[in-house]
Amino acid sequence: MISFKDAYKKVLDLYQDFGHEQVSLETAMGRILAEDIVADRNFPPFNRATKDGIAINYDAIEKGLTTFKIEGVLAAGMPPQPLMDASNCVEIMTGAVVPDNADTVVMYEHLVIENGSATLTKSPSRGQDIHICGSDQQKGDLVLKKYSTITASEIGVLAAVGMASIKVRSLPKVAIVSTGNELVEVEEIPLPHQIRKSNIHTLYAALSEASIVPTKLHLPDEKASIKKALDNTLKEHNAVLLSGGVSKGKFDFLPQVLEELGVEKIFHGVFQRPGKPFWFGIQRETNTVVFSFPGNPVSTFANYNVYFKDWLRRSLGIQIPKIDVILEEAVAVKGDLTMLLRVKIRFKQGHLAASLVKENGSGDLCSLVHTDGFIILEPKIDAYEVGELVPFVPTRDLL
Ligand SMILES: Nc1nc2c(c(=O)[nH]1)N[C@H]1C(S)=C(S)[C@@H](COP(=O)(O)OP(=O)(O)OC[C@H]3O[C@@H](n4cnc5c(N)ncnc54)[C@H](O)[C@@H]3O)O[C@H]1N2
Ligand code: MOO
Repeated sequence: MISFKDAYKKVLDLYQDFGHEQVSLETAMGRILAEDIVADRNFPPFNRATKDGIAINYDAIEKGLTTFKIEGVLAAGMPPQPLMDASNCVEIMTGAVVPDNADTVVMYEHLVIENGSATLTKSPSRGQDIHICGSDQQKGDLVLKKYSTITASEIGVLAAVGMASIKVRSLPKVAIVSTGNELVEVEEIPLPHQIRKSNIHTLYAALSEASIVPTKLHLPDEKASIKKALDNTLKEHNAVLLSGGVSKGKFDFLPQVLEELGVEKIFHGVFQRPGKPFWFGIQRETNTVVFSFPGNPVSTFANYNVYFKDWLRRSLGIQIPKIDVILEEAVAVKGDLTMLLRVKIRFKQGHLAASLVKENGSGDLCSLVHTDGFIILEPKIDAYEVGELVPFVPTRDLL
C-alpha cells in the first residue's frame, strides 16, 4: 500500500510518447496538434467589404460630393477591379475585394439608390466597413500552437490555412477489460444473482471523449483463460485498463496473473477511498502500462478520472489542469485514507463551489449522474472548513 500522492506520481512517471501521425481535417476533432500552424496568407487576405452597399473614395466626400454614379457591382468571389473614376462608386457586397482606389464602404441602409446613382443619407467616416488586409494575422504569423487541443474553433482556422491533413499526437492503443462471472451483457435479462456490465461501457464512453476507440474484452473468473487472453492483449496494446478482480477474493486472480505474465507491479493498494485495491504496473518487454482498477463502479470511475486521464495528458504532452473548488460544507477526513469525494458543482459569484453528493459507497453507480467530479481530500486532524479551497477533478463538462 502506498500513499495517494506517491501512487499518482508513479503513474505519471510512466508516461509514454506515442509519436505523431497525419489525420484528415474531418477526423482531427479532439486530437492534439503535433505542429505549430502558421498563416499561409494574410487574415483577411485582401481588403474585404464588411457591409453590402457601395465602395467610394472618401476624398470625393471631402470635396463635397454626396451623390455617386454607380460604375458596376462587385460580388464576393469576383477578382479585384478598380474604381474607374474616384468620384464614382461601385456597389459592393460583403466579402468582395474593395477596389484599390476606394477606402470607404457605405451600407445600403444609409443610401438612396435612384437612376444609377447612390446618394448618402448619413455621412460616413473614412475607412469604415472595411476589414483591412492582414489586420487580424499576417502571413507567417503563428495561429495555432503545437499541443493545442483541436476543437471546432481550431478546425475553422486549420481549414482557412489549407490544412487538409494535420500532424497530431498519436493516441495509445487501449484495451478495456471487465472481469467477473456475475456480469452479463446489456441486452440480457440478468438472473437474480447476476448484474449487467456497466464499467466497460463507462470506460468506453470516457475514452471516446479522448478520441480513443478501445478494444473491449471480458474475462471470466478463471485463471487459465484470464492468463491466455491477457497475454495477447498486453502484446497488442499500449495501455490495458481492467476493472474488477484485484482485491483479496479467492477469485481475484489478476494481480497474480499479471505478475506471471511479466507485468512488473509498481504498486498494489493505495491509501485512498474509493479505489483502494488499485493495481498498477508495466510490462517492460512490450512497454504496456496496466491500470487494474477495483471493480466497484465508482472505484473504477474515480481512478480512471484521477490517474488515467492525467497519465494520458502527460503522454500526449498537454498540460494537466489544476482546479480548486470552494467547499460549501465542512468535511472531516480522519484516519489514513485520502478521500475522493463525489461533489456537485455550482457557480457562486464566478467561482466553482462544491457540495457533497448523497451516496451509498463505491458500488453506488447511480450517484455518478449527480456527480460533477471528485474533490481530493488528504486526511487531517481538523475538518476542512466551509469556504476552503480544495483540489477538484471534473468528470463532466461544467458549462
Ligand atoms: N477482504 C477484502 N475485501 C475487499 C477489499 C479489501 O481490501 N479486503 N476491498 C474492497 C474494495 S475497497 C473494493 S473497491 C473491492 C474491489 O474488488 P475487485 O476489484 O476485486 O472487484 P470485484 O470483486 O470483481 O467487483 C467488485 C464489485 O463491483 C462489481 N463489478 C465488477 N466489475 C463490474 C463491471 N464491469 N460493471 C459493473 N459492476 C462491476 C462486482 O459485481 C462487485 O460487486 O473489493 C472490496 N473487497
Ligand atoms: O475502495 Mo473500494 O474502491 O471502495 O470501495
